[in-house]
Amino acid sequence: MLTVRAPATSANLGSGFDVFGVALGTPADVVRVERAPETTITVTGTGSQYIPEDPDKNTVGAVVDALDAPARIRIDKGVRPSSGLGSSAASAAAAAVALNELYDRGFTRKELVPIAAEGEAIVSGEAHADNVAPSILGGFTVATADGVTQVDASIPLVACLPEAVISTRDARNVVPEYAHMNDVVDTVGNAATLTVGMARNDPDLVGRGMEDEIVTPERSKLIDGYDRVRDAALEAGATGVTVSGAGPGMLAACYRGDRQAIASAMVDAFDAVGVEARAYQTTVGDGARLYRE
Ligand SMILES: Nc1ncnc2c1ncn2[C@@H]1O[C@H](COP(=O)(O)OP(=O)(O)O)[C@@H](O)[C@H]1O
Ligand SMILES: N[C@@H](CCOP(=O)(O)O)C(=O)O
Repeated sequence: MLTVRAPATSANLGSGFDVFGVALGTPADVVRVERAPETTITVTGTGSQYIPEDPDKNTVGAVVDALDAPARIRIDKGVRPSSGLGSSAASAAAAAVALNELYDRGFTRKELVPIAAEGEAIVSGEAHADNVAPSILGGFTVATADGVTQVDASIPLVACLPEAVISTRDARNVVPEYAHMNDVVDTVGNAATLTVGMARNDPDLVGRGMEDEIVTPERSKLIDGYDRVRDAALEAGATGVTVSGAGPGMLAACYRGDRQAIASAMVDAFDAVGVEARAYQTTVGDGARLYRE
């Protein structure tokens, strides 16, 4: 039996829609695989009651098909589904790493990214790789049609998750089809600033680079209390705040010593609009980790 722990991730980071992603130190999914003549999937853990065990509907099933690797698969969810924290991707990433090893398929970690992304197509309609890339590789990732570029980074983060659900598929429907050139120019500038910030481990540059005038303004309307929570996080010292993935999670970049205050401020601000929330005080972290039992 093989076990893989694959981390939650936060995609987009504002200015990098469908391109940027970071691995979070916590939470994570744990997936156990054993060879079997036919694939079976069982799901336990947070939000497991909302996750299909049918291999045709679970992100992990698409990975089994892509690797031609039937298995008895047990998924222990640490990442709540429909969170904006890459829940569907964490299971797919873990399964890709585990099944590649179980069947000795010989793919490199980078080659596993498009394979795991097949799972995302099942749930969101598109095989976007911006969550599976950091979940497999760790650090900060830039996923484009040409492949993935990865840098290790250790930016402190707060990921705040309200008791609300937004499906990635629905949130993709509010993404504008066109953008004004001046918004595109600003966003390209912010994306470049953020990338330099990750390479230099500079929370100020990362936070500044999280600004985006194209996708986030539309997505944020789907999150009750978004402006209030964002303002509270900035007031408490966050260097930047944006929607995590498709939401409803929100992500703040910051200095290590400010995490506790930012986490409390975000949870309190959600509470003030009648929404229960929890916050993960974390850091850009490692990718999927394999254990043999
Ligand atoms: N292994 C899985 N883990 C989590 N969600 C899954 C999985 N397989 C299928 N799903 C479905 O994917 C949807 C959640 O994915 P998505 O909307 O992308 O949110 P998230 O941001 O949490 O990944 C839910 O409808 C869930 O039932
Ligand atoms: N780029 C995708 C990322 C979705 O992330 P998730 O964590 O909400 O699944 C998008 O923004 O649609």
